[in-house]
Amino acid sequence: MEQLTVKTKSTSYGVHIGEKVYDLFATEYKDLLDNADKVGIFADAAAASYHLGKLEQALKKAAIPFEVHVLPAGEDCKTADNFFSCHSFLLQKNFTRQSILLAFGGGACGDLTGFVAATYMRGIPFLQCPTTILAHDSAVGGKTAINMPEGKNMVGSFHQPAGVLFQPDLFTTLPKREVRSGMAELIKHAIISDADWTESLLLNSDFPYFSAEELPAELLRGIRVKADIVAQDEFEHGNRKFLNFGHTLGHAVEAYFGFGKVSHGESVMIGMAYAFLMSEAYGGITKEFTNRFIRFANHAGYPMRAILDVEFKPLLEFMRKDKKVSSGDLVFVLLHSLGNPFTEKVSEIQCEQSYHDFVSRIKEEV
Ligand SMILES: NC(=O)c1ccc[n+]([C@@H]2O[C@H](COP(=O)([O-])OP(=O)(O)OC[C@H]3O[C@@H](n4cnc5c(N)ncnc54)[C@H](O)[C@@H]3O)[C@@H](O)[C@H]2O)c1
Ligand SMILES: O=C(O)C(=O)C[C@@H](O)[C@H](O)[C@H](O)COP(=O)(O)O
Ligand SMILES: [Zn+2]
Repeated sequence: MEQLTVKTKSTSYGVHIGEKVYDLFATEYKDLLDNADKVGIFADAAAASYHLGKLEQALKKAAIPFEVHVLPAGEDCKTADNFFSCHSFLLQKNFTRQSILLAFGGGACGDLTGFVAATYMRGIPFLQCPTTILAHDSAVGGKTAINMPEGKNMVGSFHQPAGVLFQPDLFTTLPKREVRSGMAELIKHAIISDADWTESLLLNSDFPYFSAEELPAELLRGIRVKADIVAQDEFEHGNRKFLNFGHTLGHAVEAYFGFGKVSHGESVMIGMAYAFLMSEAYGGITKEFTNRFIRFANHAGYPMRAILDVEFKPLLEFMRKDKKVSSGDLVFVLLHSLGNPFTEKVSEIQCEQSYHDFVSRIKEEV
């Protein structure tokens, strides 16, 4: 089993990846769970249909009673209606301030469960038991949220989990599209931290390009990048913004198409390509690199052409609500070079010009 500890000013917790990770319910997490008066599993419907039995079996083996609440699969669970349904479930089942939640699903389920945990009776603990590759990012760092029609993750909180238990054999049932989507955040972690690692990831656009044996160490590498940043800047006053590379346009694309239509990872890949193009003017990225990245993404199956018929205006409306906006200015994460990110205010006129260049570039390259 691979593991690391995430340390912030107020808390610290373990991230564990490996086949026997749920055995930790009977050891490292036994006291936490025994001290809770109730344990509630919030499970993504698809993840539950394939794998919930494994989690249930492990909890039973550790003699920990629990109740299960199945959530709509994927992004559909991150709605205000569902958020309040979850609270109603907890109230009707008599959960208290001494209760604990377990999120069993991808990033959507983890974000929703974390936000319910952050707000139920003003806050109860929760564990992340992620079931997607992308969740190597979402399960760590304590950002929780639901979406609003006006934008992505618009209502949420920072609420760190009490632990993250990753069992990679759950990935075997992920559709190829979700493998690809998850790899986008790994590529992001490489881009903001390490040029050689990025280049090695861009060598092969055939997914999945890690074997089941290799993947845990690679995900842990991504988690380490995130954990180091979160340790310095838990509440995103400074360099935590680097973890948002590709997300300014990415979140706008997700909201524009309707949450869940173009997935988070796919949208972030489009947003990262746009940020590379902007970095040609503001940072040190070359046109050749951006073009290579666009071709790589397209060849890997990310829907780079999805934005070809999308006007800039509606995307701008969403980007104006981005959480990095500062005194009315859009703020982008850009790159001096691979591994060297910085933040930059970019005028709306410049964003629009770059967007038109971006659309032309995609037309030329793919
Ligand atoms: N909090 C954060 O720091 C953070 C970071 C990155 C992403 N996110 C959020 O995470 C979400 C994206 O996460 P995601 O990519 O995991 O998507 P997801 O949670 O929507 O899951 C993707 C799809 O896979 C299905 N699924 C889950 N596990 C499965 C399994 N083992 N086998 C088969 N199918 C399975 C789901 O039902 C869903 O249809 C977005 O809402 C994004 O905003 C949050
Ligand atoms: O942990 C972070 O910080 C991130 O920005 C990670 C992102 O991958 C993630 O998608 C996050 O939910 C985006 O946050 P938001 O603040 O832009 O909603
Ligand atoms: Zn993300």
